[in-house]
Amino acid sequence: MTKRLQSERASRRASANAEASEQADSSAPRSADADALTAPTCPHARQCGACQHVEQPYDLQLVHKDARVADLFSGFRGAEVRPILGMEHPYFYRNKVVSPFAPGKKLPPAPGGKGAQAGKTTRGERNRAARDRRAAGRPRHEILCGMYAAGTHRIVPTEQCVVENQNAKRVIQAVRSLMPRFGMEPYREDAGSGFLRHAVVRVGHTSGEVLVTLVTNGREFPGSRAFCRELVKRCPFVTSVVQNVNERQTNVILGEREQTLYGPGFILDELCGLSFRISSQSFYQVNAVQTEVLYRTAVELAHLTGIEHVVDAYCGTGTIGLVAAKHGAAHVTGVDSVASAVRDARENARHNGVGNARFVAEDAGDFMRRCAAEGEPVDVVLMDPPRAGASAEFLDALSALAPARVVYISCNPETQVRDLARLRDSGYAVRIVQPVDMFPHTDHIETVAVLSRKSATKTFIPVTVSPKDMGLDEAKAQPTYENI
Ligand SMILES: C[S@@+](CC[C@H](N)C(=O)[O-])C[C@H]1O[C@@H](n2cnc3c(N)ncnc32)[C@H](O)[C@@H]1O
Repeated sequence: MTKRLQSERASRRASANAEASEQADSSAPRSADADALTAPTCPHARQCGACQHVEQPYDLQLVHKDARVADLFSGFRGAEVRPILGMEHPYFYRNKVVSPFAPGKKLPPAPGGKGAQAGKTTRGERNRAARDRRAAGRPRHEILCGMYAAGTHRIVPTEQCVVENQNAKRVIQAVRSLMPRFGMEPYREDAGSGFLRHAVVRVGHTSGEVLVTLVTNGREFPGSRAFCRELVKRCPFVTSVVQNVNERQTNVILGEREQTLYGPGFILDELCGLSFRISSQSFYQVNAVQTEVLYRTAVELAHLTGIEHVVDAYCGTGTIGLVAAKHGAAHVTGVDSVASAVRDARENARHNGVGNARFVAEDAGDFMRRCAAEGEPVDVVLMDPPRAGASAEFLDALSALAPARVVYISCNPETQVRDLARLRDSGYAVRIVQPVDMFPHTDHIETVAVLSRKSATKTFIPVTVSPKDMGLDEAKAQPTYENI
């Protein structure tokens, strides 16, 4: 991109961002985190692999993201690639914090176990004594938590982080400091031994509710109640604790079995004037401020007029679809393959009083194929697939369904460009690309692309042509096809 183009885009971005943050800010009270007006510096920038550009001024990060998007989408002739919508305060925005636990340096052995001493009669005392016995004589290690160094599974203990929600960070530190007292060994990845693998903390941006998911290597969790009590004492903002059991030797963080240890097992949060229920397994965007910008942009670009049947494909907990159902869709059908996310989506529709949305638990490709086979009329498809993008089956069924507009939201523009090319080959044109900065300081870019059918937008430009222009000065002469 030339310098002139860069500065032109920067000034367009500034006015678009001011408009977007005005809209986002008016609906959500600003948290203390967001009020950190000065740019904090990250003490772990060189070791931690999470934020590749944290040492670069934020404005410059946006210029680079603009250039990358312009380059990636340059193959779609006629598409309007808009400047990225950035954040006003791009710090402490991550409302989901995940930390692994692992043993660090060896420590001197603990004092000998006291055993089940006479007089220990309450359940709590017996549990404590059992924990002491388990810990006695075992080599002790420092417990590490934090982020992985780039491209490795080596933990960088990140005591401070400039992108993570600070309450979530406090929870991670509190869990670590409670572990020895409750005999909870950190997980050893190489041996598949130890107990606590990860803690996943989710914070409701507007509600402030906090869900802590403890991922354990095994179901037995003696003293779990006392652990929760102690955790809540240290972090009173924690509203729910869930134990997730994952005994497989895998990089996948969550296992399938779960039990709620404290509170309702989910949190509520508000987005675009709707309230959403978030459980440990359901997908929920990590940057709530920018999620509002993203959803508003997607729904605006869908141009809903009150008569459209909208499909929200890869709907998660139904967030985008429910915003569309509230803002102009006649009816919304959401589809996601994760049954618990669909349960949450139905519950979200119910408690928000949205009656014009239904949700289906099914593979999105299968669902689209079925709709195409049954001749279901669909006017607009909103789609937000995972990083890998959509399957060829999904895209082909989408083309067969032939909605007038497709709004494709993606957290991986590379796979999005691949999928858009397939849709272009089957009769769609990319009209607008709007990037949104959901992940400041990192390489990641979120993009919303709007497509419509090529044939649907044949435009007729009125042109006045006089006989003189056609070289037919003699008005009497009848123009022939050749003349014209
Ligand atoms: C990027 S998330 C989007 C969720 C939602 N639109 C949101 O903004 O919260 C992708 C979603 O795709 C779902 N998913 C992944 N593969 C799928 C498939 N083959 N069929 C249907 N849903 C799928 C995941 O469960 C996840 O909820």
